[in-house]
Amino acid sequence: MVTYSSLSHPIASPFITLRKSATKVSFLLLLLKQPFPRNCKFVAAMHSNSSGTMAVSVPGVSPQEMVAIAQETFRRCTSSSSSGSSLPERRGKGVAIFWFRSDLRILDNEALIKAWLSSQALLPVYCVDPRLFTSSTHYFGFPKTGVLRAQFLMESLADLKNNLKSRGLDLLIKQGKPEDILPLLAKAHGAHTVFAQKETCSEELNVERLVAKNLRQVDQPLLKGLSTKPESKTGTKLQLIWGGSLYHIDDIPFDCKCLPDVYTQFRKSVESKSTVRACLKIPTTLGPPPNISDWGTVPEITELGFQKPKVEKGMRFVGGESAALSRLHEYFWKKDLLRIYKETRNGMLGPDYSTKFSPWLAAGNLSARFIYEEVKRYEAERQSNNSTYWVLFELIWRDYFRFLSIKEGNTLFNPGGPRKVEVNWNQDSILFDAWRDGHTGYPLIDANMRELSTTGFMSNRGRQIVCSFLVRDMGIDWRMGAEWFESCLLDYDPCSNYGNWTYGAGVGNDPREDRYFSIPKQAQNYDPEGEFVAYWLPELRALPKEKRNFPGHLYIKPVVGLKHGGSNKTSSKTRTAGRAKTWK
Ligand SMILES: Cc1cc2nc3c(=O)[nH]c(=O)nc-3n(C[C@H](O)[C@H](O)[C@H](O)COP(=O)(O)OP(=O)(O)OC[C@H]3O[C@@H](n4cnc5c(N)ncnc54)[C@H](O)[C@@H]3O)c2cc1C
Repeated sequence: MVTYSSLSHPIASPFITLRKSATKVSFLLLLLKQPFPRNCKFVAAMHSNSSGTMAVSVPGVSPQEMVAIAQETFRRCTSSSSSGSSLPERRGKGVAIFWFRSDLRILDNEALIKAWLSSQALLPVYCVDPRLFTSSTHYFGFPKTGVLRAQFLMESLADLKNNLKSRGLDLLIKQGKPEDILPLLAKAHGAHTVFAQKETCSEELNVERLVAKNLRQVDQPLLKGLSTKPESKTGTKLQLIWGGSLYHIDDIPFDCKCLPDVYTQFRKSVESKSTVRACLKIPTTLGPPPNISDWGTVPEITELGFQKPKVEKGMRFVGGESAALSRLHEYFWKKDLLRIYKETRNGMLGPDYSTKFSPWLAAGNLSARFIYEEVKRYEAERQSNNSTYWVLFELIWRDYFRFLSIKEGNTLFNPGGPRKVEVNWNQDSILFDAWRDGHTGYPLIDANMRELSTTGFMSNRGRQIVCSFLVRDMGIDWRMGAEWFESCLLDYDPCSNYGNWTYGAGVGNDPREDRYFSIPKQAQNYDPEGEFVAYWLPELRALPKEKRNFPGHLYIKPVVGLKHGGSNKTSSKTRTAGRAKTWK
């Protein structure tokens, strides 16, 4: 039976803090001494399924605990609290609209705070854009948003609505395109400005352009008298504000157009020349809201054209800021896993080998600067080591891809990538389908791909391996892989996804590395006992551990041979980008 190593104790009070030296064993003993809180139920953090494997929820805490953790964090981060730097006084006039995009949180949301400060009444709105849910990916026609990400988003909205309500506001939910909805709302409420977070990739930029254009045409008689500038008497402004990255775009020592092509150069420069800004505090109240008779409800997933999904295996991520803050609390403070992140981060199985922050970061449920502050707090209260630094190192990768998307523009989505490499990519649908469905005959590839379609998540190690296999061993067009990821990933964001894919396919901006991942080597290093593959491919469970990754005729026949280091030496049919060498 495969069990994930650490069980989130369902009856634990969320605020039990481990002492510095506490081990897992003493932690469990500590928990057992706790009286059962009356209102806490046993939570199905781990469910047995018919094949005897375990599914683990992330975070493994109850909804009540999640809310309690979020409320406690909000309390600490409220402007008037003694620990927090306070916000300027609210001196704004009239109504402002806040258009939520991929920043679905209230904590450290700069654009939200600016909208609040600039108004007497704030109208927060989310547009359920049909283009996200009914259209397809650009070239290869996969669903633009897979069901699991759609569900994660709806959960995020429900949580946001609750959190706004607890601060004297609400979230207006409208179905339709932002460029249609926002001007109507601006007109109806006489809003002087629509505030939103700035995005960087072409689809989002296009929506921004349309919104700005349509807002300019709003006839705003209600605005007269609010401003001394004659030009603002008609039309509503769109004000886009940078957010979401660890380092603010104004603080990095480069113009994005001149960003270094090599990550290390970027990282060293920002680390030595830039500082991370402090998180913005939340005001005690965000109200009053404008007069709204119907705030709308979060659509059911079935209303968006999906069937209700069921994650029966692997990790089930819960969308929303409360879940995000609970996961951080769990990973850093309750389970004390930050201490060993660098040693475990290349794992593939279970909830604990890495932070799993990415789905919440992508939806904007979690602020990178808040993670930074929590790392610093952990370093001050517990310990500072390579692991605590390495989480920040990885967040700088995220920043890098975000800034890079400004430099590279649409070349990020072109077959030759930013370097305009000329490759005659293969688009063989039989090979691609075998990869997508997890039927390649290589357990390590198949297990990772099945995890992706079942849960919407795959480890970073897994992503690098399946990317290398698709591109270098199969010779398939990397964009097919990138679009499949775009469809399935809970944490999909265009900058990180296409940045990593172009990088892995050898068409990215950094030409120095040729990233061939040898499957036998990866299996030996990262799944030596075949636990990961046996978890996702139950038919391998009966095999001796050392055979699970190398089952020979006991498993599907490999659909292609490996270019390097495999037992089957047939080379792949097509040329891939760059010279291949075995990597890591
Ligand atoms: C082919 C490919 C596609 C990818 N697509 C995405 C994507 O669409 N969205 C996404 O968020 N990440 C993407 N990644 C990066 C990375 O795999 C995930 O961020 C990571 O696996 C998420 O797990 P975690 O939160 O536990 O990460 P941790 O190891 O705990 O890292 C902490 C955080 O650092 C950031 N991070 C870590 N590695 C990277 C990286 N290589 N690039 C950018 N940010 C990073 C993430 O925000 C992550 O949450 C991709 C990687 C590859 C190789």
